[in-house]
Amino acid sequence: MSQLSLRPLAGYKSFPGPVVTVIMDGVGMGPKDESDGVHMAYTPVLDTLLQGDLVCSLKAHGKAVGLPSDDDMGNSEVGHNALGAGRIFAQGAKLVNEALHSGNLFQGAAWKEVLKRTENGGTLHFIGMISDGNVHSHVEQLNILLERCVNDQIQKVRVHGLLDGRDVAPKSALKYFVPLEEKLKAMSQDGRDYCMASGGGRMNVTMDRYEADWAIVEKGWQAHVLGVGRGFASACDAIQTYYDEDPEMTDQYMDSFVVERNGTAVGCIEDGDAVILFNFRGDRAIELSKAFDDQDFDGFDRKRRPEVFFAGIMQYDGDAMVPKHYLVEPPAIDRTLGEYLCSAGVTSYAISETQKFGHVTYFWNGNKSGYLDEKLEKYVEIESDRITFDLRPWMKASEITDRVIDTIREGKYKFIRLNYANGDMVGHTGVPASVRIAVETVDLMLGRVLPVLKKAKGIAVITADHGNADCMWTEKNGIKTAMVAHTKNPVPFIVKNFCSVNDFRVTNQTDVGLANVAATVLTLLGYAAPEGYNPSLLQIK
Ligand SMILES: O=C(O)[C@H](O)COP(=O)(O)O
Ligand SMILES: [Mn+2]
Ligand SMILES: [Mn+2]
Repeated sequence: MSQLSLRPLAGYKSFPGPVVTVIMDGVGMGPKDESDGVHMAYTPVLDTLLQGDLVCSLKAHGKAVGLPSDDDMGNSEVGHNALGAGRIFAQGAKLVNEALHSGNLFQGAAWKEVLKRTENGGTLHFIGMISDGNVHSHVEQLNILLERCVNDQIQKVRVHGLLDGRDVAPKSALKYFVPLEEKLKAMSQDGRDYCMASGGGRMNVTMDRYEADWAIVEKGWQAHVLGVGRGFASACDAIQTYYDEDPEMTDQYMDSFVVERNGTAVGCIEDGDAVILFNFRGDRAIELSKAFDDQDFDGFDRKRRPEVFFAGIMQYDGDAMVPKHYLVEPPAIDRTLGEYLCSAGVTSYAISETQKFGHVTYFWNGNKSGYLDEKLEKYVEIESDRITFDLRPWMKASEITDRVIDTIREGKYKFIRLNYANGDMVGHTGVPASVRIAVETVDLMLGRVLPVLKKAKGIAVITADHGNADCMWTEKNGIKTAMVAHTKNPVPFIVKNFCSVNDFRVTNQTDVGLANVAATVLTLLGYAAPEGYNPSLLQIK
């Protein structure tokens, strides 16, 4: 780590308690109607906090968090990156677009190795999510890659496609899979053989994160690599059959499938092949990358590990070098808040449950795993339930709160950050009764943390990384459709100062977003914003 230094803030006086930053994942500021799960929930604590004087709203989507356009909703990766880095970095979605459109992606060593493999008779496999959600992937990027395969005369291509239904409408898979299968068919001429090979719903197949449940990746490995899973004539046939068999089935939870011809899987991954994982976001791409890359591996029994050239469209973890090969340089997120605090000797404590643990550590620290300075930091993960969270909307919020309360009382850590997953994880299920309980749970938790923080004479910072619970459904012609994705709504930003030694006021800037939070935390801790950081939202009166 480079030596960074922070400049003390003039007129600031030290105070006894910690600064506690609470990220209410997926709790945005919605339209305040019946579709708004945050509005519909009973939230006396939050309501009172919002009446305070150190309150504003923050942009948490689009360009304010480094996404290509303001049509892009926010997400946890870009949200926590912005919170932890204090600046806006061009993110994966944008970087991959640029590399594809400029053609730079095809000039690098990884694409050249792909060409070498395919010239020697290997098949090129694409694995990734087929939607335009633009959170983990974008189908348009796959289309450009496929067109290049035709131009580069690659003979055999297989696509292993994961259904989304979480960043897009719950049952929208055919909207993406039908044209994709048609495209692959149209490309299959002049000796080319391109088709779908396997797939499944992202929450059941392949896209686990933070090692919450390796069995999900194992299911994907079986379908994509080994060709093991229920067989169908095409991906669309599989999807339609699963819909017909269970009208309640939504895309994200669909079982795996394998495309077969004459009873044989069309796209097992074999020695000599090349594999590109075209999801650009890291959290749900790391486990599959390790399954391909790692010699020593204990996630599950791979049965067979083919000798392939495996590349991510990006590198998902620069420090751990996962994966070893990649097509686009990830955003170079440097000089994060965590690094500055460590250089200044400030102690930090980060906690969440498994589903969001990497958000407050890996994403927060600019997509770096592990401690920045083990002597000054403590990271705590509470194991998440393995269940769809509409069935247990309180999740592990109480357990997180218990630990935070103990930590505040212990007085060892000056900066505490935590993420309550409820608003987001339950928001993604689209079950209104559960979403309300999720938001009410978060409110109850705030009601437990704040009195303890008051006694410790600390300061609370309460915000969110993007919206989700603030829109539970959309309505068209009187028909309601569950809205399971994130929203583009702003998020609340609240500072509750329980210690009177410093008096702060809101700076009243326009156009503020998540990237202004890091400098604000530094103000509360008594430091000026480092060069290039988006300005603090507060100043000392
Ligand atoms: O990965 C997911 O669960 C969704 O695509 C996005 O949710 P997150 O950005 O809140 O993690
Ligand atoms: Mn989130
Ligand atoms: Mn989410």
